[in-house]
Amino acid sequence: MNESLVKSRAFINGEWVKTNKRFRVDDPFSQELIVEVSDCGEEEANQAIEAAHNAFQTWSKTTAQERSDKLLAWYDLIIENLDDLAEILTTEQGKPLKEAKGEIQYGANYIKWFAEEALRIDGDIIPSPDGQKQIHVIKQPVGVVGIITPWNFPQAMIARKVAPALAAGCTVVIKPAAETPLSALAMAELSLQAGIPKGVINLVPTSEASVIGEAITSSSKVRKISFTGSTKVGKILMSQAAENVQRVTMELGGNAPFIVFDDVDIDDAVEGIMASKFRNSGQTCVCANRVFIHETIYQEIVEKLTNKVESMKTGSGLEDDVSITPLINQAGIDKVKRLVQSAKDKGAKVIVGGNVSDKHNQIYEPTILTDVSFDMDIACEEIFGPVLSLIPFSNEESVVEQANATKAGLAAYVYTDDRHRIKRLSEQIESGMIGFNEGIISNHMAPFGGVKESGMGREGSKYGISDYLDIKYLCIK
Ligand SMILES: NC(=O)C1=CN([C@@H]2O[C@H](COP(=O)(O)OP(=O)(O)OC[C@H]3O[C@@H](n4cnc5c(N)ncnc54)[C@H](OP(=O)(O)O)[C@@H]3O)[C@@H](O)[C@H]2O)C=CC1
Ligand SMILES: O=C(O)CCCC(=O)O
Repeated sequence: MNESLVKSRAFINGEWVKTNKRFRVDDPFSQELIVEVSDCGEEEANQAIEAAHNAFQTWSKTTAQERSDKLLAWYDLIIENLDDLAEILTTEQGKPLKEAKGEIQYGANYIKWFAEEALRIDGDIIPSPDGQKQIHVIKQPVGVVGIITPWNFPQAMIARKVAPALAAGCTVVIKPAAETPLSALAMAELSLQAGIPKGVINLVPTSEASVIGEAITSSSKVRKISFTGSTKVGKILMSQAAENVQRVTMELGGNAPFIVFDDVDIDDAVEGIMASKFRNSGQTCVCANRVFIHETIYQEIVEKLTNKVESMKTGSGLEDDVSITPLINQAGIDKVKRLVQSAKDKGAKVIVGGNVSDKHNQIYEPTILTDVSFDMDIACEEIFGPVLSLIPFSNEESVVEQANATKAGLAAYVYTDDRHRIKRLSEQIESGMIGFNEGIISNHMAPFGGVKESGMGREGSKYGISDYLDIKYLCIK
């Protein structure tokens, strides 16, 4: 690991700041200490907000070209250091190194994309009703943005929020997840090297998330909150943000249905299920959570999935050819154990796996459950682990109803060869994103986000910058 990128202090106003308290960051595979990191409290959060507020006065007045150039310099440095960043990510988060490299490139793509979008923050001129005035529309950065991110994509979730914020002319205060602050701190170091001015990016690691959350939401200097994480915490932050009427972007939990109709290429559908379910050992908000398979092809798909799942290798993310690695922490393991046990108690059958690995107490074996039904918690909650829940269905109408019978509405997947059905379901399924005949849908050029309790706002794509901009109407006579 490149030690010069392993930072352990808070990053405030372009300085590495030591705090009195520190907290442990452990490797989820070795379960050993990687490093102790500065533990920020209210005081550091307020310093970071002040620094971001001061930096906003100048950063918001830079030209779009200047902001674009700085973001591109940051992108170049991330790509130059991709292997080292990936190793840091795997060490603190656990995912296979190949996936970590994919995440660093994925996150970097958002930075390059928004460096380009910075140049396209266009206004409008609208005809007036009486022809006597000009209606002009300009766009301005919203101000200081508070960013709170989860541990499952410790680099990409930060990049996806910071890049549009900076491109728009905003400055940021980031609170990374306690389990994974190192990827975030390494990104901050590279932003310094890229010449992004002091105070534009501030980073406050903490073991007391709610203290930082309250400092950010109670400050009238912070004009927007962008959060990715659980729906439970999203609701808390939304209610806190109401106090100062801060804008919110919320990327919250999912419960993705994955529907396979009987007119598909079965091997293609099996590949799609595997890719969607087992990315990051099942710890993504867009993972297939409930797999609905048409009853006529159910048995064949169960057999093909069984062959694939049985051959998956478990171990350290740093080993070659490993696909299932430790879950983030003991709470993650406990949640998967509870969901599988209660499904079994209600009649689900374990076809493969179903236990914590006997080689490692934080790895859950890749698992297939059949005979899953809707009264089971596993069909209602985000599993966040490598467990496939399979449910047979008989007709389109009932499966759409079942797919929509959840408060979540983030991602959905449909495998079918029928173009009329694709048209119908694209309107009927209640989710922000649908993969038709595709199990991996995330990329920087597409609008990522949910409906219902999965949140609001869109990240990435040409839409992703608008959450960071205010529209101002000028009536000119
Ligand atoms: N939609 C998604 O992308 C994600 C969904 N989840 C879902 O949530 C479940 C639990 O995961 P968990 O890590 O606990 O997710 P959380 O929502 O608790 O964590 C996400 C982020 O929010 C922070 N946070 C937690 N509480 C507060 C608060 N009161 N104020 C401000 N920030 C706060 C966390 O900090 P800290 O790390 O210090 O606790 C972390 O940075 C998972 O099993 C999964 O179902 C989890 C992660 C991502
Ligand atoms: O799981 C999440 O927290 C969202 C990121 C996943 C992705 O971008 O595909």
